[in-house]
Amino acid sequence: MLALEIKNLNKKYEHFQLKDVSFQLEKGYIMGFIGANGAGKTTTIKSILNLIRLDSGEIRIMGKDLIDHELELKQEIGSAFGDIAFYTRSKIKTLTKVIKPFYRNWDEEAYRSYLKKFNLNENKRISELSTGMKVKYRLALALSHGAKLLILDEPTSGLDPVARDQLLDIFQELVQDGEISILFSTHITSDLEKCADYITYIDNGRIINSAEKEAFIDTYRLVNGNADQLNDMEGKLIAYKKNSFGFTGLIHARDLDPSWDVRSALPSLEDIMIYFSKKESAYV
Ligand SMILES: Nc1ncnc2c1ncn2[C@@H]1O[C@H](COP(=O)(O)OP(=O)(O)OP(=O)(O)O)[C@@H](O)[C@H]1O
Repeated sequence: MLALEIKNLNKKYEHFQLKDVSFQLEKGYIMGFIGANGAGKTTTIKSILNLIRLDSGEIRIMGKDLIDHELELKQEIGSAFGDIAFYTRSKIKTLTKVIKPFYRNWDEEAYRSYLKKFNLNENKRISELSTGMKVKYRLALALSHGAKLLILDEPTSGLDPVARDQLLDIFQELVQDGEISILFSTHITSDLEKCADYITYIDNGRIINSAEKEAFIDTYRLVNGNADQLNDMEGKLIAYKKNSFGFTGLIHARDLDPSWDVRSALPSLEDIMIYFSKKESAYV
């Protein structure tokens, strides 16, 4: 079953456009949503949460149309935006009291157990929480109202490596029984290496690739060659950097011609992001 299905989203701002954004997330898996600053990740995530009006497109969550079943689906979605300001002077317990009546499936017992699991003290004020604790508090809220799809905008940004690792472990634990699915945006490719099952890559409002992680990486090759070889293959490279030996570049695996006789290897996710950020718009 699909937890999330996004079809042909279009949204035009004055200087930016989401163009036919489509991808899908299978239930019980983690998808990393990556792209450079300003690529359209937050705009896509806001669309999934129905926080912005789309020009066109369709969003289905757990098989149901978001617009037709908005109230019902809001119970099933847990979200966390990196920088939404909470009522920072309130204590956790005060804020929870305000939030929980909005959710008919609120499970107090689950909430207590998540507070304990995440080491959150209810008497702490929001302003006293570290960035990682704030993310955990949002997760505790989402999980306590039975959210099955977690949509998280840069949940690991601002966390130190230990806190980040801990959060990624929590993500993996949450999807283990196949009921919960997670879509999270990030700039940090090591997050993806550690815990994403699928990767969706957005560039300038368009989805470049959305696939299972290994298949995603296998779409590309990192190649090294000399100046003559660069002449032969330049038109096919997504982007390249010149160096004292010749060049290193990124190419679609399907475009790699054996007669070029260049050295090639699987790229890292970081290589893929770096070369795409260098590419000319003509060839993707
Ligand atoms: N309400 C708005 N009105 C006009 N333009 C907007 C609006 N919201 C976002 N944009 C523009 O849309 C583009 C995409 O922004 P978005 O926040 O989706 O990118 P992002 O991939 O999340 O970037 P980042 O990694 O920096 O958070 C940006 O150029 C931004 O300026």
